[in-house]
Amino acid sequence: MPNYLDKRGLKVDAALAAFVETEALAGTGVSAEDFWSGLESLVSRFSQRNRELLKIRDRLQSEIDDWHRSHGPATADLAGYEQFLRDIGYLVEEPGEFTIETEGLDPEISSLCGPQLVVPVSNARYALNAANARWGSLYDALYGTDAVSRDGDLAPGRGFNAARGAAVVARAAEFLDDSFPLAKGSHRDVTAYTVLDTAGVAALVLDTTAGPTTLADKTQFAGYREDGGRAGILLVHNGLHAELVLDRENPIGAHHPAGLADIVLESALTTIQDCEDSVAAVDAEDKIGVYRNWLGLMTGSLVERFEKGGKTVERRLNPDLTFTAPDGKPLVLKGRALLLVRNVGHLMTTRAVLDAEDRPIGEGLLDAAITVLCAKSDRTNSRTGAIYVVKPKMHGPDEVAFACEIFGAVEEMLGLKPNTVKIGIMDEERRTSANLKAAIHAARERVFFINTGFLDRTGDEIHTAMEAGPVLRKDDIKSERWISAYEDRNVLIGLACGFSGRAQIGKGMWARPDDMAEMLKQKIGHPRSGANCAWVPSPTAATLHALHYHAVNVFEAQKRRHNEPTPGLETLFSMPVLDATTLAHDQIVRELENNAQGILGYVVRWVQQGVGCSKVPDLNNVALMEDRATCRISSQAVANWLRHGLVSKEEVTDTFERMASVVDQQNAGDPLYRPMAGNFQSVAFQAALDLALHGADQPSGYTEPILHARREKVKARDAV
Ligand SMILES: CC(=O)SCCNC(=O)CCNC(=O)[C@H](O)C(C)(C)COP(=O)(O)OP(=O)(O)OC[C@H]1O[C@@H](n2cnc3c(N)ncnc32)[C@H](O)[C@@H]1OP(=O)(O)O
Ligand SMILES: O=CC(=O)O
Ligand SMILES: [Mg+2]
Repeated sequence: MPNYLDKRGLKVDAALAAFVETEALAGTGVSAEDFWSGLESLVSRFSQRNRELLKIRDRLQSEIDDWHRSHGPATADLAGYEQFLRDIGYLVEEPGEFTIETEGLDPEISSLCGPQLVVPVSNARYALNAANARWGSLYDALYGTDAVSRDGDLAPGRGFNAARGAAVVARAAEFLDDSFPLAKGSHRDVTAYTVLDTAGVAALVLDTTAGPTTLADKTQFAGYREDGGRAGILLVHNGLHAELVLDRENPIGAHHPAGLADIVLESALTTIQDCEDSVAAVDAEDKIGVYRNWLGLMTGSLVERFEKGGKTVERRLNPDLTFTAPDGKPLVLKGRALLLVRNVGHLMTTRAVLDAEDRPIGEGLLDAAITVLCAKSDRTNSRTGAIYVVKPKMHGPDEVAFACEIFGAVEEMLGLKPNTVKIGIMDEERRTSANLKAAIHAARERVFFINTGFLDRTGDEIHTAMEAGPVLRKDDIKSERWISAYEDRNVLIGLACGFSGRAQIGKGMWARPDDMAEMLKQKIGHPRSGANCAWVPSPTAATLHALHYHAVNVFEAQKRRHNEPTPGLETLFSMPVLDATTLAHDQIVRELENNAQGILGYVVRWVQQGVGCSKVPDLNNVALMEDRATCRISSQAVANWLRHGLVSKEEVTDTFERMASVVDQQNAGDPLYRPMAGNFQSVAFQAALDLALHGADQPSGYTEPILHARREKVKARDAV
């Protein structure tokens, strides 16, 4: 039983109260009395409305279910469906022309385009790595992944594979030729990079096997630095920097005619420190862990020590980088990504704080108050004093307006200027994408991004269409018309609301963290579509995805799309339902197995160990990033087939039991893992099965209620 302290009528977990009073409030100028009375007024002012908004979700879903039961899929009567959605208040009046008014945004949001990294903030080692992922070695990213190839002579060997190394250098030279072309010749043939000073102005001269040359565009030379035997040449293209590292002492540099030891790319311009779908935070203890790391990132004091490769590593935030600009003046570049924090949505409550009637308070309210409080101690992040909160899983404009009102109240309670808190709208629920313009309008003074979280959006698509018919297989859903309409609408509506040059239009996650060659092929589609940023799962992926923002000038792409017609609601509502007779029995079995194993592989680590994001191999042994949103898709997909009789309850249970052995084998090397096969009453197995068997009844198909309840059970009695 938690130990609660009375704070202005609220019961606050004692450890949380201590964290707030001794750590988070320190140096902010906000007193403990003001903080707790502020939190108490947030709770009194917003809780009832929060509950009403959730009831509206349920009512709308139940009316949509009824409509499908009598009409079938929306495609059978699109005009009737749309009118019905207007009648029940799912669709609202679209506002007229307007331009967003957000002020005081950092350049990483307004004028620079590049990768957006996401990281579970609960993991300090990863969270620091993600903050430092502003800069990444291109050589390491190419050599350490399948980007150049993993086959034949190029396969990574026990030691250094010289053929693979040469392929990496050649690929990197290709990038340099594309992004920083020479007046004559190729970076492949450079024998010396020299900075020449003429009357106080520095210029870059390159010797090549065909004679001396310069950059075709000399303004791409942005600066230089020297540190012992290591020199750095700074280049810039599309606003992104690249440092050529020259070091003849370095084993790679020693083999290069010009001593080129590496190319360090500006990579993750922004990083989302995630308190939501990639973490498992179910009680005050977990929430404190999340908040403490976020605070440490804001103050710059977060340090993590760990063993790696037989050595103790101490990781902390990187400092800024100082170069000398061509005119001799110092040029300071940020050493860290601009950090954004993702709060939880409006759904869950937390027992970390109880209201006057002993009810757990909205977790979103607590996140808003504490993550913004921590960001008040920002010493390293925003240069404009902005606080960037990403708000997920909002259904429609009223819920966006509600989030904005909460942020306004938090600003007041913490003595921050109005609109200091900027909101990133996750466009990941169907009611938000259908009413996107109105949703943006509701946040027009503080919106800093709209991002297509297509994973949650797919889960919501399936849940909304639960009664419409059986859905396509997971991979087939991705090539349907509704999803391209959704992605296009996000960009085009964002452009129409004046996002270009002001705020980010963002795209979703690359969820195959080890498939970098494929990412290089596919993810260039994001900047080409006019997106300022797109999500990557790791720093290495950020460095490789950065190549795409050199290859594509996003602002030009946005100009090209500006007058494109926006796909209408009829395409957005074209539902991924199938004719069940088109699937063979073995295809159904295979899909069920795949979903079962993904759910089990993710859930078991969540429930047993509190790991909110995992790399889980699928049945083809492709490692997939699994988080709560991907789990929502798999569980909704199974629930939908169960509802429409493609699979029976017995088949689902039997498949989960068989797949438990597969997942046990996959985790055999983990000493903390407790097997599920033969232990089907275990909390983890039951949680996974519940997500499938009771998926249709979960609010909006979310996985949080079941995961939280089961994890709390494990924590309470150390059960498995
Ligand atoms: C739908 C959505 O909401 S998507 C958003 C939520 N998803 C995410 O946030 C994904 C974040 N990514 C991750 O959590 C991880 O990359 C996983 C779970 C997918 C894979 O993790 P692992 O299996 O540990 O990865 P792997 O062994 O390949 O690499 C580990 C190394 O990469 C680093 N790393 C991996 N992912 C990240 C990351 N997102 N940020 C920072 N560093 C990372 C680790 O720090 C570690 O390096 P270190 O030893 O120097 O500390
Ligand atoms: O949050 C991202 C998503 O795809 O869902
Ligand atoms: Mg999401």
